[in-house]
Amino acid sequence: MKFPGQRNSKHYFPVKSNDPISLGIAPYTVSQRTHICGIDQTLVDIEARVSDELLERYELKKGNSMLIDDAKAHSLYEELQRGKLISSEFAGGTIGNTLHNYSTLSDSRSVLFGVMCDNVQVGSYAYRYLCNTSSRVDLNLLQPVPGAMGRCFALISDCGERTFAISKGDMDNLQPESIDRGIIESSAALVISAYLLRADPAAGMRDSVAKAIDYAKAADVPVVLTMGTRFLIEQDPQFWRDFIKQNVTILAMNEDEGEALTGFSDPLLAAEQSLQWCDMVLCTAGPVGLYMAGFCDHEYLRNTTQTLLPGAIPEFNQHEFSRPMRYADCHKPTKVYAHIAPFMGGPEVIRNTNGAGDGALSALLHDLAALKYHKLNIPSSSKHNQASLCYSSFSQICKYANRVAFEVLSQDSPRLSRGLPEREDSLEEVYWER
Ligand SMILES: Nc1ncnc2c1ncn2[C@@H]1O[C@H](COP(=O)(O)OP(=O)(O)OP(=O)(O)O)[C@@H](O)[C@H]1O
Ligand SMILES: Nc1nc2c(ncn2[C@@H]2O[C@H](CO)[C@@H](O)[C@H]2O)c(=O)[nH]1
Repeated sequence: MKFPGQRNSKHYFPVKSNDPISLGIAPYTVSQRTHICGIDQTLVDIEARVSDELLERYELKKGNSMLIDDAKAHSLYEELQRGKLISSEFAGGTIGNTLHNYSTLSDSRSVLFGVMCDNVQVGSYAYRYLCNTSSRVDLNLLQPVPGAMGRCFALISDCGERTFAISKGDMDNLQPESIDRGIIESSAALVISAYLLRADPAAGMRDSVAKAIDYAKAADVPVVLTMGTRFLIEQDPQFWRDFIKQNVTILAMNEDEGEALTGFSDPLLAAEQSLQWCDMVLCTAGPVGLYMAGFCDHEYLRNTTQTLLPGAIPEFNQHEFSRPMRYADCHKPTKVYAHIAPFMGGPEVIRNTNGAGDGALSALLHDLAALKYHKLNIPSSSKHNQASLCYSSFSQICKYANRVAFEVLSQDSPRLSRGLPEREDSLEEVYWER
């Protein structure tokens, strides 16, 4: 596994605990690995630039992700093709993207649960999905289905806003038997999205998600939920609050989803409120950057050396150098917050922001998995005296997540085609010295 954040290997394995002489043992070799796993509706994104008039004609609400029937999907596809409006057809799906980006960044394995056409023709959507997914994403557990792949029309408006129209095919037909207990139990995290729960209860997806969550909870594996779209949350915020409280360790959302969930439009307050239901929150806020909130035991709090920031919670970043912990692992839980403005002010040109939030989440997952990797290989390290959720501090994870979101925006694709530049040995330097 590559080092997350401040990617400089000499800091990775604390030299003290890895020194064969001081430990009195033979040179140490890294042998244990870990992975993260996720469940998704396997979807191919059909990206096109469209007018507001087209969205209205197809009764699509701007910014939303809506299910459309086969007839509508057919005429929409025809119209986009006729107008030569399609710019790309590429593997998508919010968790598929997140796992792909995690594997690209960390150079490590992730496992995807979902469906795949049992008869894959060269050039078909299923074929594209497989070709456009990192070889580090393990697709061996995908459940074969006889029907079509899901398609996601990703319609980009002139203002950069994206609207999704989903033609679901067989994407929700994942059966609980396809969820492998051992893979979940041994993983560093289980990642799911709110989209999965809008599947028809008869289709199998909801039961599969419930089963995977049960396995994860029983094995103390963090469950990570990403919200998808505010329209989904607005329909029944109380359902989502209860769902998060019962099942979720880490919540990822943007400020609109945060408002739908909590009623607070300020992302810091939305994140703070969400801490009554989960252990840690990543809240992205477009051009405002991103916020993180979570807990740390009073004993392990570390003060920032950066400027204290004003906000709805004054000087909220005071302890941002602390490492995140689960609420239940703290004797004296203290809320910790961090914020970061967009990396380098954001790329010069942003064609659309599709997938930037998922990119930020994959960086957080990399940091989380790095802790498990480190613990498996150097359990005696002083790092593990503290029962933390992540390898790095809130502040450091913010930097890394923000850097990755920038990369998604500048590569103009929700799936990174390459990781971060190798020469960025130290994130610290790349941040401030350009
Ligand atoms: N206009 C912008 N200028 C600069 N940076 C931006 C801009 N929009 C997004 N970003 C960067 O991308 C991150 C995530 O953006 P955003 O909040 O738009 O995600 P999102 O709405 O969850 O996206 P998606 O759901 O498509 O993954 C931000 O925290 C910021 O770092
Ligand atoms: N799994 C899933 N992904 C979606 C849905 N709607 C949009 N997305 C994905 O969200 C990604 C951007 O975050 C795009 O690549 C889309 O494929 C949905 O209903 N389900």
